[in-house]
Amino acid sequence: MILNRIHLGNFRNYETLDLEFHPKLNIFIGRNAQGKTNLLESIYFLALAKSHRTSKDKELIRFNQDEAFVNGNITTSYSNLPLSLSVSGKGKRAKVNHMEVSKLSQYIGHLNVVLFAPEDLNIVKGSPQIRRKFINMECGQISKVYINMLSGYQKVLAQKNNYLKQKNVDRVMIDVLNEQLAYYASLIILKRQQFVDTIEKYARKIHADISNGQEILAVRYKPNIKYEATEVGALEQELKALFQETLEREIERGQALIGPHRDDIAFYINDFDVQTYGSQGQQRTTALSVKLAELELINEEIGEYPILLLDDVLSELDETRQSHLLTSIRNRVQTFVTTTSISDINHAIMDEMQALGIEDGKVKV
Ligand SMILES: Nc1ncnc2c1ncn2[C@@H]1O[C@H](COP(=O)(O)OP(=O)(O)OP(=O)(O)O)[C@@H](O)[C@H]1O
Repeated sequence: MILNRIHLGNFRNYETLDLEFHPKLNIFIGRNAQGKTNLLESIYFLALAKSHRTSKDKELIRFNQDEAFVNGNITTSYSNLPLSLSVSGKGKRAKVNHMEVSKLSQYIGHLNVVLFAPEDLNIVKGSPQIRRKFINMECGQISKVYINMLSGYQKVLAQKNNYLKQKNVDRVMIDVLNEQLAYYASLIILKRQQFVDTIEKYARKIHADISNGQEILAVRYKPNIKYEATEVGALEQELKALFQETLEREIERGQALIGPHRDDIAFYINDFDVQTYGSQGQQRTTALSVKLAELELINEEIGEYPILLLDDVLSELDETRQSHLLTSIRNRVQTFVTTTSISDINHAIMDEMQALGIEDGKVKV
């Protein structure tokens, strides 16, 4: 999938911008606060009709203006498609192939993106909650069943926690809820396990490429419940028994103590735990490899690579890692990278890319 061009109007600090992109690698270079991330954000917005930085669309509109728009043209292996999205005080309007769509769900999905932003380091460094959010987002993108199971699980879990907080706990009710939880949890756990195995397969290869074969990455699912079953029915029965065993402790504590709401993932390089022992560069390479594995998952799913947005990743990688990163992806995936300095860029790839200088919301080719 290629984003051929973009046209912005009153988007963040861009009054107007009309740009053609290189099919392989586009690098946005500029000092701090010039509009590099804003430009990546406009591409992300064009793809997903939301920003990765704010939930308030109003912030995307240039100061003192009423409306912002982003238009783009994409080429996939089977089509050439104009997309257009605008945001104003009245909300968002989206067009696919010049035709307005009534629901954003009809718009999203035409342009697929994977974004790596500095915050993504938290997939490795942050709390288990951040990793659960990551795994839920990723599994949800691949499987609608997963989204339904997760939302069912969360609803029943909230009910169970309410019952557990009451003075006289209704054990019959808790039993009924535990049965439902065991059903949802068994599917969630097996999907997560499958997802982590697939991510590991791809991330391991990517990590080895970026680290020039020096580091072997392992990604491990750390379910909160120890289980043996490998298929849904058997796991459901195992979980029911475990929920029963834990009931007295849960009543004592007034909350649900076991289940996928307490799962985690762990990352290892050459067998040491990256979160505890990894250097900044190793943690960043790990987070990056895991995110880049998403490119392969999406390609598996839709038969086409998404485009890749890399916000400020080069500065924390040494030259070898930078060059392995850029050379390994650019032949498969159209990539957009922000950086503050041209010296960050490997000279071997200079002739197969477009470097764009960004200054105060304007672009110099
Ligand atoms: N709605 C808006 N209207 C006008 N200008 C805006 C708006 N939102 C942000 N800006 C301006 O955009 C600039 C920040 O741009 P951006 O976040 O893209 O920086 P950057 O070039 O990626 O910098 P860094 O290297 O520091 O990450 C700031 O000067 C900010 O004032």
